[in-house]
Parts: sequence; structure tokens; C-alpha cells
Amino acid sequence: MDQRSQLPPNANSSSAPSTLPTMHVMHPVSSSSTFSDLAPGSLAEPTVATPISSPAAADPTNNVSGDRLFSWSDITYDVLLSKARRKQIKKNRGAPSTSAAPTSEKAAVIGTATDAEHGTASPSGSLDEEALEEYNQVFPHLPPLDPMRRRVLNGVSGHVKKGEMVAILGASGAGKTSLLSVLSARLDKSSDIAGEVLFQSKQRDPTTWKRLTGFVEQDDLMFSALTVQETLQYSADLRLPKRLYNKSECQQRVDDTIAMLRLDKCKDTRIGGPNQRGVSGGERKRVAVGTELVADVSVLLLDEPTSGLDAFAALNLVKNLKEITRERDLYTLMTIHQPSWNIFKHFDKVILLTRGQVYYSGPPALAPAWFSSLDHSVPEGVNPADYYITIAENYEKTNAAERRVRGLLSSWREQGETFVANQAAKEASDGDPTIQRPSLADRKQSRIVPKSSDATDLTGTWPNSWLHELWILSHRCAMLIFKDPTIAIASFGQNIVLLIIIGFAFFRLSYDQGGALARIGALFIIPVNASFAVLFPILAIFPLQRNIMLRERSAGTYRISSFYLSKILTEVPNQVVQRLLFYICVYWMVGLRQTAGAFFIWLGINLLQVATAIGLGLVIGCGSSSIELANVFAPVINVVFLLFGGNLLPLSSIPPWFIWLHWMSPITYTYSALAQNEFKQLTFTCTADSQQCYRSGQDVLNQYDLQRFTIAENAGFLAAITAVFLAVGYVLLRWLGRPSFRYVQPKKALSQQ
Ligand SMILES: Nc1ncnc2c1ncn2[C@@H]1O[C@H](COP(=O)(O)OP(=O)(O)OP(=O)(O)O)[C@@H](O)[C@H]1O
Repeated sequence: MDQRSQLPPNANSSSAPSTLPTMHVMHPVSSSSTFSDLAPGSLAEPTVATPISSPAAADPTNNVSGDRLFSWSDITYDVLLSKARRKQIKKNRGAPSTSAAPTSEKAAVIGTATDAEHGTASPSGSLDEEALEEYNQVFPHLPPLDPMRRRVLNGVSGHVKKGEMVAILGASGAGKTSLLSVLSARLDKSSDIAGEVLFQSKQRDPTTWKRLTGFVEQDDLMFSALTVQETLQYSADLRLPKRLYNKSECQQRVDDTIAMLRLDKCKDTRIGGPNQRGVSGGERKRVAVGTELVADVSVLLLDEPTSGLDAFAALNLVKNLKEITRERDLYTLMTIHQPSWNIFKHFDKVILLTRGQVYYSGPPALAPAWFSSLDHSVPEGVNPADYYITIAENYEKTNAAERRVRGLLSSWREQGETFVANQAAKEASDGDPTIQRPSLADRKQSRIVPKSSDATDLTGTWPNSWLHELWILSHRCAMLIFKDPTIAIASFGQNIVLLIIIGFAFFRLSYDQGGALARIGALFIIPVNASFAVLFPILAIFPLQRNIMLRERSAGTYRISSFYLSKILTEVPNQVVQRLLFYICVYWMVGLRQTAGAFFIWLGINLLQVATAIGLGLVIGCGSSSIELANVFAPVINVVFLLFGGNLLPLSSIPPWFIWLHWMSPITYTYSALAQNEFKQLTFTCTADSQQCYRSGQDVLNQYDLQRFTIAENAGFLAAITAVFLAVGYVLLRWLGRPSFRYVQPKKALSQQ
């Protein structure tokens, strides 16, 4: 069948539209051996035949000085295929090549299909050599494909000028977030990138880049209990270097950011969350932007900032961001999903991506001319942004649609930049106001004058000293406890209820045989109760704090050690205050040994156990990415410690391969120390019918084998276990909780090597 018969009615037109006086577009069936011809004779693509070049047009940056540019060229981004896929490819190596594979699969081979399942290998798992050859012809300057990886970005180039707001658009899976990740240098550990990213003509410096960049993520994690003002204040306190900003300047900065983002009305409103009403969705997004803007960032990257907002809120946010970009002379780049025309036209530039390649990059006002030149005029009543995104996808799954998509890509590669540069020059000389940008002199003076907007002003990896971080983070942790006392109050209430139950269940124990046994029970159940009562409130909040910490740390805000210590410093007094009343009252209610020495040893041992439980809470919290996961681990660990640490299972009955659990359990040492403290001086009465009679506390200790270590040694073991738990928690936080991305400087592309 003649493939041309499948083209849309206007796709084979050989004449250029009138809007394109300087350009002639041809659509030969097979004029060149581009990768569109992968299946011989199957697909033809429109090829721009008349190159027009002028020095100005050839310069994609319009002669803007390099130190006012953030630019990237020939970016490739390869992600590792799934383990199963790699295994299958290895297994099928040597299988016959699939030159007869359908075109869509060949497109997949060269990394242009959107279906992640395809990867870089054909269905048989072997590489399609013909397609790879074609790929190398089209992209000779890019690194060769790796069969174990999927190429997500194919030689993407672009730039943002200082004071410009640029949008990256494309259908789902086009590579928008990947491009933003490459530019922000936050990449998956297994990813492989090549190309060049330059900021003000220089390579990015890993120590300063994350502090020069504000990255607003899609899931704007924030503390629900803090108000807008507090959220921004903490961000400023942590991110602005103390040596450059004093307290009042810091405060001023927060006020200016609030004013700039029009958050005045809600500055005292809590952020809120699923269980607590707070600011609106649009305000929340602004606060997320604000937490980045209070710092001295030069580059603002936003991942779908308008998602979840209604059209009005989205437009307001974009307008606001544009204003700020101008005022602060930022380099602003955002990904955006299906913007309305109203939003679309607000960008200084839009970069349209499909299949990891650019198919338009330029002012939104020039997009209609470019697409019309390719016979893709926007039908009446259709949102142009939607239309441009839709035509670049093969939603129909037909050869004609495939040809259309490839046509868009190859046309842009061959002529796009020249066309946009010529058109911009022409329209600027005609005085078209739609593409004029305000001159620097016209811009509003920024209310916020950055003091370290240049990498050269940033010294060291962190903005502030460790002690300053510790102080601010501890302050914030304490504030979170005070401002959201629900968990602390619930935990305190739980202590009171248990005090009443345990206190009255073991009320004023006698010194007969029943009293001896009940004492043993009380001294076991109290540490068991403590390990549950301390652990769960910590786990209810810590995983969220950990995830916020990871976000803040990825912006180079503070060190993990200061965060971790701040958590310990605030959690210990919080838990001690909550438990103290319980320990004092229960001692008196149960009627334990009435000497000051015994009482303080009792208090000391119990508080040491609280410290151990805090340590365990931090181990579980640091190792769990969510509250749900933490709540799966916590009961299991606690029950195991309870089972092997008390007298439920005597030491002699514990299977040898479980004995280590007995020695690891904090309950072992707490129980032994409390029992020795209580029983050593006691005597008990025996009745004639007593089958087994404990005459002294010593008999009880002997019977239950509770004197392996002295009280002091038990206290030492508890302190050691606490130290081990805290150390393990720290290691887990650093290791398991490390960001899933790393700073990556692209490898130079082949042409530059
Ligand atoms: N680390 C990764 N591992 C595997 N595949 C990945 C990885 N990162 C990106 N991809 C794939 O690359 C393609 C582009 O992903 P990306 O997130 O950049 O798309 P997007 O345009 O931002 O899409 P959306 O609008 O849906 O967020 C997708 O098919 C995605 O599955």
C-alpha cells in the first residue's frame, strides 16, 4: 500500500503557507535517509528543504552574553531497564535481529517510543542493528545507545536567559521531569547522562549548585502545624548565611517574600494537611515557592507547580512567578501540564518535548507560525497548547500519526531554531508587541536584593555553622511539639489511663507470697508498657519529618547530623516529661520500696529505658519511608524484645540461635535492675499452705535468675544499647534515607571528546 495515502489531507502539501515567506517546506516520500525511513518505504516525513541562515539566526541565544545564560546542549539521559528486562535481554543475546519488526518497535529501539516497556531492545531482546545504525546517523554526536538502558532524553539543547520564565511542555512521559532533573542535577543513582550544562558560561559547581537552585517539587511536603510565616521564617533562618544576613535582614526577607507572593492575608494561617484545614491549594504552592525564594537562589525550577490548581489559581501563580522572575532576575524553568492559552502565552519561551526530543522551542507567540508552516494550524476553538501536545503523540497508533510525529521532530532538528530566530527578528522589527520583553530598565526594582546570587559568593558546602543549624532545627522540632500537641496530649492521656490501670491492678502490694509474685509482674509490665508508649508517638511523626529533611537537605540546607541531634535533644525532654508523672505515681501506688535511694534508682533505670525506646524509635523511623511501614516494624520488634527479655521465656528455654535477642533486649536489663532494686532488701511471709515459699527478695531474684549483672552494670548496658540504637539510626538515616538522586555533571558528548 502506498504509505502516502495514509497521510492527513494536508500533510503532503508541497507549498509553504503564506505565513512563512522565508521558508519552503517539502514533504518528499524518501528524500533522505533519516531515521524516519527505518522500515524501508513505510514512512515518509516532511523535510525542510531550504535552510535559511544568518549569523543572528544561527545564534540561538540571540547574542545574549554567556554570563546571563543557563544553557544545556546535547543532553542524553539513559535510565537502567528493570532487572527482569535486562535479564531477558542477556538471555536473548544472539537471537536473530528483528529487522522485520514493526516500525513502532523500531522506534522503540532508538529510544523514541513513549512506552517504557519497550526499552532499548526489540521484543526478542536483541538490539535491532538497522535501527541503531539509523539512530547513529540521525544523532551522530550523541553517545551510542546502551542495550541495558532506556534513552529518555535524546540530545536536548536549550537555554534560559536571566529574567526569563520558560515552560517545558509535553505529554505524559515526554521527558519533562527528566530534563528538569538533569538541569537541577538531581538524578537517579543508576542514570547515565551526557551533554553539557553551563550556568553563566561555567560548569556547575557541585558544592554551590544546589544552593543556587530552588527546586519546587510536585508533592510540596511541609509541616502542617506551622503557619505560612513560620514556614518561611525557618526556611530563611536555615538557608540564608548568617555571615551575610543579620536577624532583621532575615525577617525583612521573609516579609518581602510574603508580600511578593501575595501571602499577606494567610501569613498567620497554618499550612494544614489531610486532617487539619489550612491554606488553600494555590496558597500552599506559593508557600512552597516561597521556601525556595527566601534563599538567595538564582535558578528557580518548578515541577508542575500548577497541578491540582483550578484555572484561575494556576493563572495567578504563573503571573506571579513571572513578576518575581523579572523582579529578581531569576532563571525560571518549569514543567507544566496542559496549560490554557492564557497561561501558555505568559511564558517567555516554551520548550515542547515528545519522546525525549525537542519539537519546538521559542516564544509562545511564534509557535502558531512554526506549526502552521508544517501544516498544523490550530483548529478553531481548540486550545493551542493542547493541540501542539496532541499532534506530537501517536495516540492513534497509525503509520500516518507516526509519520506526523517524526515529521515534527525532524523538521525542528533541521530548521526549527533558524525559523524561530528569523521570525523573532522579523516580528521585532515589525514592532509586534506580543514578543517584546521589557528591557532591564523597565523592570520593577526587586524588593529582595540577593547578597549571594553568584556562585562566587557562596563559600563552603553549607550556608551556616553546625551549631546554628542545631539551634534552629531544635527550635523547629520543639515548636512542632507545642503547636501540634495532639500526639503529646494523646500520649500523656495514655500514660494516665495506664497509670490508673496498672496502679490499681497492683495497688499497695503486700509482703506475702502473692505480693512477691505480683511485684515481679509489675516490674515486668512497666518496662514493657514504656517501650510501646514511647515508640509509637515517635513513629507517628518522625517519617514525615525525615522526608521533609531529605527535601531540605537536597537543597544543601543543613547537615544530617544536626537534624538528627536536634530530634534527640527535643524528643528526650518531651518523653521524659510525659513519663515522669507515671513513674512517680505508679511507684507510690504499687507500694514499692519506700527509701529515697530505691526511688531514685527506680526513676533512673526507667528513664534510661525511655532513652533506649527513643533510640529504637529513631532506628525504626529512620529505616521507614512512611508511617505505615514504621507501624509494621515497630510491634514486631517490640514483641520480640518482650518475649526474649523477660521471664516469659526463661533463659534456659531460649533456643541457642535466639539467645542474642535476649541480650539485645532492653527489657532484660531494665527488668533485672528494677527487680534487684526492689527485692534485695525485702522479706516475705509464708503461710503453712504455701507450696513454694519465697522468704526473702533474694529468693525471688535467684528463682528468676535476675542477678547476672549488678544494677550499675544493667544501667551501663542500657546506656550502651541506647548509644548503639542512636548510632544505627544515624547510619540508616544517612544510608537508606539518602536522596534517590545524586549530583551528576554530564559526561561530555562524543562530539566534544
Ligand atoms: N529512573 C527511571 N527509571 C525508569 N524509567 C524512567 C526513569 N526516569 C524516567 N523514566 C521514564 O522516562 C520517561 C519520561 O519520564 P518523565 O518523568 O521525565 O516524563 P514526564 O514528561 O515528566 O511525564 P509526566 O508528565 O507524566 O510526569 C517515562 O516513560 C518514564 O517512565
